[in-house]
Formats: sequence, structure tokens, C-alpha cells
Amino acid sequence: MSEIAGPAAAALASLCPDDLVFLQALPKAELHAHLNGSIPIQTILELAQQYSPSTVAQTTEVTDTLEKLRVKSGIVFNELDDFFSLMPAIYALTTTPEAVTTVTRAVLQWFLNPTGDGAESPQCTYLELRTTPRATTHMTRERYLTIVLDEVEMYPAIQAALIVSVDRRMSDLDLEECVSLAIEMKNRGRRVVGIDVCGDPRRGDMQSFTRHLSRAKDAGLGLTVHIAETTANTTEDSLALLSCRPDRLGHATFLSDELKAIARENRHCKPCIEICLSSNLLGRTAASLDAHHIHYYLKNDHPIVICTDDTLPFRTSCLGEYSLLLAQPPLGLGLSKGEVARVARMGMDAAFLRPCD
Ligand SMILES: CNc1ncnc2c1ncn2[C@@H]1O[C@H](COP(=O)(O)O)[C@@H](O)[C@H]1O
Repeated sequence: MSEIAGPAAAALASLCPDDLVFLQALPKAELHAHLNGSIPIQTILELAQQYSPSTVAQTTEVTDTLEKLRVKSGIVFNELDDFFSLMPAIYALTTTPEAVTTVTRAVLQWFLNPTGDGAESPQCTYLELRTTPRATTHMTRERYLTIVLDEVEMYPAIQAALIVSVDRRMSDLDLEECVSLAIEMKNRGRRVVGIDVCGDPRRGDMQSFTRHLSRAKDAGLGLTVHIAETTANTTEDSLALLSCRPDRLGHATFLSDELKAIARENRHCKPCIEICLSSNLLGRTAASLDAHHIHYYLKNDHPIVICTDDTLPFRTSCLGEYSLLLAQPPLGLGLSKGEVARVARMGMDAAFLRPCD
């Protein structure tokens, strides 16, 4: 199993054996995990050994990125941008159908097979994995999605499903293709349960996304959007995303009170907030656990789900993220076991397999 580091590791190390048993046994839903951000380090290192780059620049990029990912204590990010700069090298290692099969299988096993550290239970009870359909010189977007779905569907429907991500940088044509693929696959009985909007928060015009996202919702897909992830996200950007009535919101770190009210009014039930504590702390969008927006949602009894985001660069796990809830301050939030169990239940209830409207 990949070793965790950083705030999640410190919180986990502070727990007593009883606390650990409690967290391991808790039914947990992982609803915000990006496939290419969740590849176990061993798998990415194995792929690097088979990699034959065509230019010196590619070799350097992959070598530099792997060096950062291997640091035992975890990467120190100065800003969220440093995260996005890791992706080209990871993508360079996952361009073939074989590599996509390998990484998808490894990620599913990592989340869903027993952890092997003495606990019978897997990291999470239910996983909604998300990925951006990527066309490469070796495959079309349809092939990419088919490969990922073939692996996801090896697990029972109560354990695993797929969310199709669209990237904020996508052109209208690319969006059209990805959303159509997601709808067609769902209609063919493949296990696509939702659409996600992700990618560099400073890029893209979300107004031009709305008709595509509404089409996905009308086709019965769940909708989750990364929203107000950074201070660079404008009110117009968030309003455009909220106009599509998303079922869940990713991060929502800088959502103003006015926008929170709009999000609540939009739906019969409040949109669940996908909270990624380590990602926000390490990506420096939250200054500390004390300052984290999770407090607002807990205080206002608003549904949340605890997620890992990208376990490869953020060196965390589901258990690590739940440890951040249970550990005493300053290492964790110091929630009671009852409160942590309630948060875990909210997460299970927010799965797209059980849409609430
Ligand atoms: C840290 N917070 C984040 N904010 C926004 N987008 C993120 C992200 N973390 C990951 N991604 C999105 O997921 C892609 C990798 O997985 P897939 O190729 O789709 O499987 C990244 O390229 C980015 O677009």
C-alpha cells in the first residue's frame, strides 16, 4: 500500500488503536477521486520503467516529476499550480490502452480491496471514480472510457461506478463529444453515473459549459462541479455552474454566503459538498484546519462527504482523511466518534446511485 505523508499521516499516527478500528469499520463513500491523480506510486514507477520518450524534454519532465512524487515526506506545494504542473508527466506514462488498464486496475484495488494492514475492510465501501476521457495517439476517447469502465464493472454496482470528467479548458466540440459519450454509455447500460467539471480553476468560460451540463442532467446523470476552488474564481463563474443545478459541489472553498444561499435554493435537497482536507491544505487553498470551510458546513448541518482528491501527489488515503476529523486539534478537528459516523453516513447518502431529486 502507498505510504501516506503530511497532515493525514500526522493525524493518523496520533490515534489510539480503538480509534483506528472504529474508522476502518465505518462504511465510507469516496466520491471525489481523480483516476490519474490516484495512481499508486509503485504503479507509476513501473510504468516509468517501460517508458520510451521521443525527446530529451519528455525524459526530463518525467524524471523530475517522479523525483518529486517519491519524496518520502511528500511534496511541498507553494500553490495549487504546482499540482497541475505534475499532470503532463503522469499523462505521458498513461497514453496506451495497456497503461490505462494497469492504472485503473491498480487504483480500484487500492481503494476497494482489503488494505492488507491487518484490517479486513477496504479503504472505502463505495467508490465513484472520476476521469477525463483522453484521446491519445494510441486510442480515442471512447476507447479510453471503455477501458476504464471494463475495469470498474469488475466490481459490483454497490461498490464502484464512474463519473466522466470534463476539463475547464475543453472546446465546445470536445465537451459535446465527452457529454455525448457519457450519455450514450449510460443508455447502453454501462456504469456511468455522473459528469464532473474539473481542471485548472483559472481556465475556461463556464457560461459556455451550461448547455452541455444541462443536457447531461436531463439525461439522468448526476452532476458535480469543482466550484470556487480558488480566489481567482469569479462570482459569474460560480453562478454559471450553479445555474445547472449541480447535485454536488467539489471544494466550494471560496463560495460566498450569497452563492451558498443560491446553491441551497436551487434544489429539493442541499448539494453535498465534497471536502478534500489534505488537498486543500497542501494546495494552499486553506490556510489551516482551523480556517477550513468544513466548519461552516458542519455548523450549518449541510451535507458533506470526505474525499481524497488525488492520493498520489497529496499522499493521503480515506483513512487518513477521516483521521483528520477524529484526531485532536491541532492535528485534527477533534470531532466525536458519533459526529464522524454521521459525516460518513452523509457521504454514503450523497452517492449518484441514489440521486436525491
Ligand atoms: C487539486 N484539485 C483539482 N482541481 C481541479 N481539477 C483537478 C484537481 N485534481 C485533479 N484534477 C483534474 O483531474 C485530472 C487528473 O485525473 P484524470 O485525468 O481526469 O483521470 C487533472 O488533469 C485535472 O484536470
